[in-house]
Amino acid sequence: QDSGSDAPKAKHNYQSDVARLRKIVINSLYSHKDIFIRELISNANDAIEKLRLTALKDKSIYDGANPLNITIKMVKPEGENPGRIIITDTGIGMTPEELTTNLGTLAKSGTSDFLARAENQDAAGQGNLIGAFGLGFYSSFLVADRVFVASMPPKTAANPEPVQHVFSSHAEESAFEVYKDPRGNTLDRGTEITLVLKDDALEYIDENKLTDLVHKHSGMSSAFPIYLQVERKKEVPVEEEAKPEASSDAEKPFESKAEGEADDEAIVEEVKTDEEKEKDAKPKTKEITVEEWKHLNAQPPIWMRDPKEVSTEDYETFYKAFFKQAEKPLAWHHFSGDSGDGVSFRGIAFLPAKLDDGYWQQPLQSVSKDIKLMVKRVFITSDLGENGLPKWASWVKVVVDAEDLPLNVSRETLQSTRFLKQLKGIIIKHLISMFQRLASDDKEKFEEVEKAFGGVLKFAAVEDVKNRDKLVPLTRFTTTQRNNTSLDQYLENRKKGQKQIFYLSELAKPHSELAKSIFVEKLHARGYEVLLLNEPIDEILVGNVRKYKLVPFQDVAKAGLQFGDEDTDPEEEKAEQKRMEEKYKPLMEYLRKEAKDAVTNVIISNRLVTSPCAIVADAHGYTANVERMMSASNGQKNNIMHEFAKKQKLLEINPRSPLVEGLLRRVEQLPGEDEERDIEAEEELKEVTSILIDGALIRSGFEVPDTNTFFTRVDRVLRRSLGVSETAQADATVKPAPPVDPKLPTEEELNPPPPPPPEEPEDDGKAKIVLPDHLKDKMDIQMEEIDDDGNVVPQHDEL
Ligand SMILES: Nc1ncnc2c1ncn2[C@@H]1O[C@H](COP(=O)(O)OP(=O)(O)OP(=O)(O)O)[C@@H](O)[C@H]1O
Repeated sequence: QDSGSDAPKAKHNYQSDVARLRKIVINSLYSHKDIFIRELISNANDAIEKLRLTALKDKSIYDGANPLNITIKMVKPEGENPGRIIITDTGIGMTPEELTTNLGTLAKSGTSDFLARAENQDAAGQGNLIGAFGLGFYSSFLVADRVFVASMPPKTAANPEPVQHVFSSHAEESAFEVYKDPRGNTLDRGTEITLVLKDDALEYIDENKLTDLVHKHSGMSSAFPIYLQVERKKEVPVEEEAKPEASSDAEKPFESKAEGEADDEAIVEEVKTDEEKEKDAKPKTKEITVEEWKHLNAQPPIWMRDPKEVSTEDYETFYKAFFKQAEKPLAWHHFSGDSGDGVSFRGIAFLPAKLDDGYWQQPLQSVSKDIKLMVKRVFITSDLGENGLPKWASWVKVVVDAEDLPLNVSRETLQSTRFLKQLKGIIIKHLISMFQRLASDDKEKFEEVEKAFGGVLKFAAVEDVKNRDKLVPLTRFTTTQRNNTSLDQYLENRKKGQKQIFYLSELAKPHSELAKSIFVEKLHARGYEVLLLNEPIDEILVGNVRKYKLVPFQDVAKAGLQFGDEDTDPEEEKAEQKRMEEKYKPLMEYLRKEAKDAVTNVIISNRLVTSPCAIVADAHGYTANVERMMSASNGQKNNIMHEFAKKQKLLEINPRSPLVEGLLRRVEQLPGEDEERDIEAEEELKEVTSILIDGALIRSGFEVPDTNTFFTRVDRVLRRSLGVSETAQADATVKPAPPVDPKLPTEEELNPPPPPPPEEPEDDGKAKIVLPDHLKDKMDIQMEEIDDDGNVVPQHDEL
């Protein structure tokens, strides 16, 4: 197929992206040479799959008569002839136009992304990228100087007399050629890729090496048989010498053929001894070399095997090759079952290492790309159409093989089978089983899973109402006492009488800060556990689920907090509570008047320990968190309900706070109606009160209505405490700007030239120490003078 003939050749330049990709392959990916076999087998597998799927619609393309397989031949270098590896498939093949476009241009979406990323990475980084993107056909150039692709498309009505063509390309050249194969139509149908190996790739001409590579990367992922041509020594009776050796393996696609004339046959010398004379009766034998086809993927694919016999490494390598992933999967679940109406299936669900970047930005109806439905090992479709997985599970990578569907089921007819409708439920069921198993048997792994998919599990619990009972127990939370807490663990830690699951929620606030919130101070001090929520999905989850095992969630920033042990308070405590209410009555009345714009009521708090006061939302009001979210959405402005909800707040005061006690004393000192008023003292008290209320708003996460007024008041209180005049103004005189100048500034005015460098003292040829400018006036270093003989010249003080 080389240029020996006069056949006209079409010369084409590679598309620029291909040229860039080939450059990376040839120059940088040296240490990833092995992948060429995986990539070429994957292409061969795809080509056969394509033939099979096309033949479902057009029987004339393939009638099932000749075998569908992939074969690999090794040719050792000999004299002028270089070493070669030849990979042939009996797939869909390519016309000359397809050879040009498929192999000379990059149609793959994502390739430019690959190139952009690969060009900015070192070889190791590029190596990782290969897993994610695949290099496809171009990986040939990792091992080959020259590549020939001979291809023969099937006979079709449009192309009744196909002609075999060759695509040929040299690693060093930026162009490729496509021409009629000078050898004629040697392929019945399909593609034959001849890799003319580089000298440093001759190691691949090795049965064991190729066998291992195919086993490792492709053996389990191709449904079609992969054969390697190997040489075997055989003893044959001398009279059979002339006959070719027939294959004993029924599955072999080719006849094995005897090789070698008399001179390369090793004849077994028969040494006749007396004892062996008897054996003379036996026919004479000799050793000959025969070529055999070794079936490299005779083992069933990984999903069909007994999970006990599949190693972790097998699962990981299979996952990377089959789903084209760079990273190992985080976990997997190997399952089997029966659909209930006669379709039995086996499959594996894999949890990827992480969610795709942008998962949360994708629309809710994003489709899962990696559900591979096979029938009896043969790939049928990845498109489950309207029966696709819900968004929460769209990232899972699954292979499912249905035993009892007809092989000729096409993607279209499949849509109407019941099995496809059931498949979604089957996958979700096994996915949830995997999470449950990890959560109960492998806590460490589940923590990893939680890190990567914790948000997804919460999202699932909201979205998948049918499975909610199974999904909610899989969610994990940070609490005031620990991390990674399940709701079951929370309930186990519930205190006697506690009838609520306490939570505090503030978007994007770190857990450590939430834990210091005034809303949890008493709960925490008393030993109650509080869930700390800071992701939007957390709040959506508790808002939708509302209860866990009948116990309702309680936002601790809202009114209605009950510890649940109030009944057991000793009598004297209840009496004390009553006394406090009595004692603080005047302050509460005063505050109700003063704080009427901010809150609807003032009450004595049962949630505070050290803080003087807090603002809590009542049952119909917004917590600070919700208020912030609602205010951020424009639609809510001027909405009456929104304004109403914003006002539904209570001021809680802590009677044990010295500040509140102090305030009470001052309120009690206010003159009665018929007594003489001290206006200044009243104003001062109002000011302190208003700072206290605004402070409570801020501590509780709300915004103060008027920051300017708030700080002016704070300033005044500061002045008083520092003994500075409250009315004295700062000197506000400033230098006025120069007169208006409408002329546009010149470039020189805008970018004045840099100042000339400071004049260097004239060079006297002597070595000196140069100090940076900022050190010049701080230190002075003198250098000893050295004479021509290298001796230090003694320095003399000037007389
Ligand atoms: N053995 C083959 N038989 C038929 N067509 C082939 C064969 N090998 C490659 N092709 C064609 O060449 C195209 C480019 O191949 P290449 O390996 O570069 O990319 P790909 O297979 O599309 O992507 P990837 O390898 O990442 O799956 C393929 O899409 C296919 O159309």
